[in-house]
Amino acid sequence: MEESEEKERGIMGQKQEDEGTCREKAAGMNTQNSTPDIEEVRTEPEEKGMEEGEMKKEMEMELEAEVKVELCQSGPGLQMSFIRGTDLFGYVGIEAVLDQMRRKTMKVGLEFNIMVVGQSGLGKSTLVNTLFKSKVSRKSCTPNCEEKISKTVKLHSVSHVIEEKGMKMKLTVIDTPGFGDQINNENCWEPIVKHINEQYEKYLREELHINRKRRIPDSRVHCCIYFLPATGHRLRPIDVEFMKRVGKIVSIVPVIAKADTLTIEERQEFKERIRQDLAANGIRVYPQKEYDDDPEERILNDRIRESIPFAVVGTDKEHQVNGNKVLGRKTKWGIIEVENVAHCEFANLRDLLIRSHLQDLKDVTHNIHYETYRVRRLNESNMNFKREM
Ligand SMILES: Nc1nc2c(ncn2[C@@H]2O[C@H](COP(=O)(O)OP(=O)(O)OP(=O)(O)O)[C@@H](O)[C@H]2O)c(=O)[nH]1
Repeated sequence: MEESEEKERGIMGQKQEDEGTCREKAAGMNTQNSTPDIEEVRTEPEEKGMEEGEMKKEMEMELEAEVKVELCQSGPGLQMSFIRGTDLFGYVGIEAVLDQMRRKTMKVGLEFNIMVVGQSGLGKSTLVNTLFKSKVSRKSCTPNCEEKISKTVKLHSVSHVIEEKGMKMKLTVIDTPGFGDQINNENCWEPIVKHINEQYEKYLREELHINRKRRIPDSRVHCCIYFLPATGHRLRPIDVEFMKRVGKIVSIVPVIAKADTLTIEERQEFKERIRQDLAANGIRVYPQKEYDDDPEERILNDRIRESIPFAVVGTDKEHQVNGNKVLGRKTKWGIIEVENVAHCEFANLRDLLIRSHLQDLKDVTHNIHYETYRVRRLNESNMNFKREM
């Protein structure tokens, strides 16, 4: 067997064992007393004295047909076995469930709620418009909105339905005008924390109803883009405080705003300093290491973690470059192409938020952040109930 193949099988075997353990845990089994029996059935070659090449081929075929049966027994009458796709006698059609899921998702559509936080003028509205290639920001929807700086942080949500190739997405952009704009910015994260928790509370109340809706409307914040000014220095106290507090309840993706104002060296050094500050302050940003599902995901996410925070440029203008229309910022010295990875890291951000990790952001929101909130709230209610008795 090739070494890489062996490794792959090793990982699969480990995954199967893990899955077995998870299943046991889910079924409330005692894992100490019911260690799964792993039975490997290999067929010995019948014919002796074969040509070496034939033997090798035969052995390869046998290894393909290797049947791994994992038996998990606990209590009377429960027996489970795991049979791999290569061991089936013919096509069953299990993988067609992917098409079913695709059709269903297309019919129902998906909801995605994204929050933008950062001082006024850092390019929040421009960036969300660039991300979704449409006018989805607060400013675009309320063109006559007050331009003067608000004295408090006010949250403002706008929703749109975006459709692409038959797939509908209800996108909600939550803007936070006023954040970080005062001389004294003490506790300016509080209205944001309150809003995030209120959405969890709304969802929890819907879940606890006796007659539940078939689909609970989801207003929970799936991702928060945090805009860092391109100063080239380090994280400021307000950045540390915000990300420390809010990173515990929502997935934060920090970005360096208006990165076209930094040279390549300045950008690299700034990114490095920010990564050091994030680590030194124990700030958890998305994607978090502890939520990587498997080694493959870890490799992919490590690459993302190494280049966070993305240095981005936003625009809502198109220009002609070599006969093609490109999104860019025209300067005296040339056009900064927003989607060109040689110019900035906007494409990396777009890929993370939309093309590769959108569903994961929703899963982390539901399975980690909302779950933590739910457990805490139900424990509190339980304790209050006991005290009243
Ligand atoms: N150089 C540069 N300018 C940008 C970039 N993105 C936006 N701008 C400009 O910065 C100004 C403010 O951009 P907005 O998107 O309105 O900023 P904002 O953060 O939404 O502002 P508020 O709504 O006041 O909080 C506009 O003139 C934009 O054209 C960028 O990446 N680079």
